Amino acid sequence: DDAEEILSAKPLQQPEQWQNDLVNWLISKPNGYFSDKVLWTKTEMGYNMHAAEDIPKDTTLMIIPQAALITSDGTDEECITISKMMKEYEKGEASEFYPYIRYLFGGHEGGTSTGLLPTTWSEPAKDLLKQMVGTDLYPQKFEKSQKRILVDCQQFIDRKELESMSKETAQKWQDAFIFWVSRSWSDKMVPILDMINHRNGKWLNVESTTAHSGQDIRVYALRDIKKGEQLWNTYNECLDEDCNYGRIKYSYITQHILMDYGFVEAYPRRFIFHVDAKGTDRNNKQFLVVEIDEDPEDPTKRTFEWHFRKPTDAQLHWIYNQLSRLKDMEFTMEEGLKALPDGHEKDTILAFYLAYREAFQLAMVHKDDDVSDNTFYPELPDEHEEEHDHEHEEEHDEEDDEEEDGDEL
Ligand SMILES: C[S@@+](CC[C@H](N)C(=O)[O-])C[C@H]1O[C@@H](n2cnc3c(N)ncnc32)[C@H](O)[C@@H]1O
Repeated sequence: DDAEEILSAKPLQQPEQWQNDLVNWLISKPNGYFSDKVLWTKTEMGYNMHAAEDIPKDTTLMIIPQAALITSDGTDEECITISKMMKEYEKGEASEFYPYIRYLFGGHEGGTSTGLLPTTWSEPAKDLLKQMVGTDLYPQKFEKSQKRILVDCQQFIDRKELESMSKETAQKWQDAFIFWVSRSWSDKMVPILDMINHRNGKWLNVESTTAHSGQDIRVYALRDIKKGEQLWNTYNECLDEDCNYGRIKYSYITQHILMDYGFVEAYPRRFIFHVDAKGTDRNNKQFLVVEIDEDPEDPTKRTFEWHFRKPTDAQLHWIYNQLSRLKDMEFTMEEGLKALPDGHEKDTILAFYLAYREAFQLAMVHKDDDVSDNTFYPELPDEHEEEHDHEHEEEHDEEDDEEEDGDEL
């Protein structure tokens, strides 16, 4: 039904020239492949892809050869990936990555650039988000966590270049950093696979082999996909080493996706309530993790689950207080939103406010429910048991000392 709705609402878009160029570039590389069962589309989420016909489970949708990736040359140093993007940008049409670089830096509407992530929002928008989260909700101190790319990566930039850099070039570095945050697979930029948007739950329909094996990346149908269905990847239910073999699912959630990708995910959503059993300590890691989804029987209704543990009385008290605080600030939110121009910042803050309110509201309604049976927290493969468990978050939120720790859930 979803598929039919999408089809009738929006005719599948014929590729634009730059999309054709990008696909032609991909398939010109040894092993490069792009299925003719996939069509590009543009939605309010920027560019994306749809199934042009029914696609059976396991069908290969794309193969992205290693030669098409922009990497850190095995160093795991994002500054190298970012400076390589800049070098390719500066080469213009002579770049071997030109069709990809042209898309990234092209300022396409809906693409990912400065202005998308909360750290790069306007001051009034950041202020409103700060007011909304108050002292207790994540993200905290987010306005300070914007990486100063030219400072942090200075050892990777030619000194002369740095000294005489124009404002425009400095901005391109900042943009390249945002591309890395919102599109990379760890240290690697993966063209075309990075055009697929995120949604978990029953929507998720695309999977791929890892970018880190040195092999070409095979992108395939995770399940049967109906004609017209949007292709959905997952940004936090990935199963490879970057995602700690599936474990980041409960520690890198809706609030982090907002910070790193600039959108409030649709259902299912998971929230972490940063409050310990005594209701006071935000550094103790015994937090609450909740999941909200559409009710399969009636999509206008919601399901709610407690993962790992149920709230103590003190935690419930905290939830009640947060809900009251958010309700009480409705007028402030309305006024704050009115003062922002229509567009991404305004829509996103409102969506986040409503999402948090709903999460607290449902937590109160379901306060006596048992802990979920559906929590899926995979064992680490033997050889990785000793590894630290929250590399992924550290990578994205280095300066956020409020970050929760996956292995202490
Ligand atoms: C890896 S890119 C995906 C391709 C992107 N839509 C484009 O036009 O280039 C990630 C960005 O896509 C958008 N996006 C992905 N999934 C989304 C979703 N479920 N809802 C809204 N925006 C989404 C966000 O802007 C995010 O930062």
